[in-house]
Amino acid sequence: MENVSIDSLILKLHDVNAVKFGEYKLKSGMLTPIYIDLRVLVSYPALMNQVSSLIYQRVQEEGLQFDLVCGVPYTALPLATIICSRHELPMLIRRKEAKDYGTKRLVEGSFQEGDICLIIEDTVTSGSSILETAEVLNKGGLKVTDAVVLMDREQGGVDMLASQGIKLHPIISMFKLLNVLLAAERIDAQTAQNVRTFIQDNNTFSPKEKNGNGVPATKKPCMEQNNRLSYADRAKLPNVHPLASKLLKTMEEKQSNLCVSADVTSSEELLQLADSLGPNICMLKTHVDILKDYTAAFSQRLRALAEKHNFLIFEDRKFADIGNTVKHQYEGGLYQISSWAHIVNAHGVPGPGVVKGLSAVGKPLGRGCLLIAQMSSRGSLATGEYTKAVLKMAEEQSDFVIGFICGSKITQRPEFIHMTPGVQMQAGGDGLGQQYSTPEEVLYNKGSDVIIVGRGILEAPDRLKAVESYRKSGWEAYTKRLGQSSQ
Ligand SMILES: O=c1ccn([C@@H]2O[C@H](COP(=O)(O)O)[C@@H](O)[C@H]2O)c(=O)[nH]1
Repeated sequence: MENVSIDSLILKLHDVNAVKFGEYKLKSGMLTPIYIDLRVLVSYPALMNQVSSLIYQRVQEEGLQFDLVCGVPYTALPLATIICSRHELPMLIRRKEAKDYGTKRLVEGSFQEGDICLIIEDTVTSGSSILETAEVLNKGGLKVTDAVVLMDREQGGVDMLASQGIKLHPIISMFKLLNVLLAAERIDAQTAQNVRTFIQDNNTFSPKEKNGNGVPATKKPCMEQNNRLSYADRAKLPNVHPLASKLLKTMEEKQSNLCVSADVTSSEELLQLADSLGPNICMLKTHVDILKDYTAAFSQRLRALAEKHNFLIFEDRKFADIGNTVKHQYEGGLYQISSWAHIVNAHGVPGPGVVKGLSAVGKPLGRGCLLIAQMSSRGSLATGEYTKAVLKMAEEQSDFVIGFICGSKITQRPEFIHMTPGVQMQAGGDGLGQQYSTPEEVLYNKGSDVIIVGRGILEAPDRLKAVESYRKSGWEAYTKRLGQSSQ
């Protein structure tokens, strides 16, 4: 199979006019400044072969299990045919209209009731075409769990299909496409920005306003998208990491989206904090290297308290080295972090190897990792393209990365958890660069999921009162976002 780079494919797609800029109408009637027209591919056999190879490569990388393949008519039909013919996979054809003679079948081909059918699609906007095909296949007795698409316009298709139990595996995202075309000077910065703004403002998925097909009827501003999916519903999504699912369930059960940052320097004080604040929190964050008296017994006692009060332990170690080094730092040394912390975090600076190294240790133990996509400190360099690259890194290793440290929601994918530090009841700063936002700002306006509070609680005259007040405030902001009252 030829080795196809996504960047070079994007440029070839642009060469053959499969990517057009201007004003075009989508299937939904929406006007768009970018149009992806992969129907032209049939006229370029080499390109057809490259796209088919990429799709099959993705199927293999994801280890997808299926009995048959079906391409969404019409553009993906020849792609599915090439893949199935090359790899001798059984294929089905979905008819758009039943014949009025003969078998009158809507699905052509041989299959057994309960067979799993993988769907292949060329471009996704809302995901409605994949869903329509899945519904026809379902009616015929087939199951659909996964779909692979060449081009995701990132307008809510992933979330909509996830809400219907179908995991979508996109190969090229709209943001990737724009970045490659911009870097190659095929488009200017203004055009790229216009398209980004359009995509951000025109997410088509709103779980509460689905029509009969489970397809959203109206456009919603970006911030209101799957923010209206409850923690409990997200915990049940098919593609959510087990640890993220446990956290989301705990948050719902304890009505708490509060993580306390236990930045104290004595083990005994930290354990007392964990015991007294434990009932009110979903997570306790530690900086184990600031403890002056760390012992292995401390971490065992902390684990016992986490069990007792049902919270997760997040060691804010911020790994930032090559894979091999972080493996040792995570597993060994004085702290043996992987043996007691459910969650750790890492910077994206070293590239994907940092996650690979951590994952080699943490994944077999069922641990999870947060990537630092943004920081709360003034002048942070983790912004813009860097944040996007971190998101991509997370998407590529979502079997270990469960979410982000960030100031606001950076992806509409509901399986990822957004956690925000720099939270106090009053906006402001600490004189050393830390910047504070309120729970309402972070959870309601910025769409994050978990507030991380340190000194707002630790320096309060009554820590117990303060923790309850942050818990309540965080929960109210979340329920407001869901459109419910917390009463
Ligand atoms: O961007 C970041 C990343 C991590 N932190 C950590 O969170 C707490 C915040 O403590 P406060 O007392 O609430 O300011 C602290 O442990 C930081 O290391 C962050 O603040 N910003």
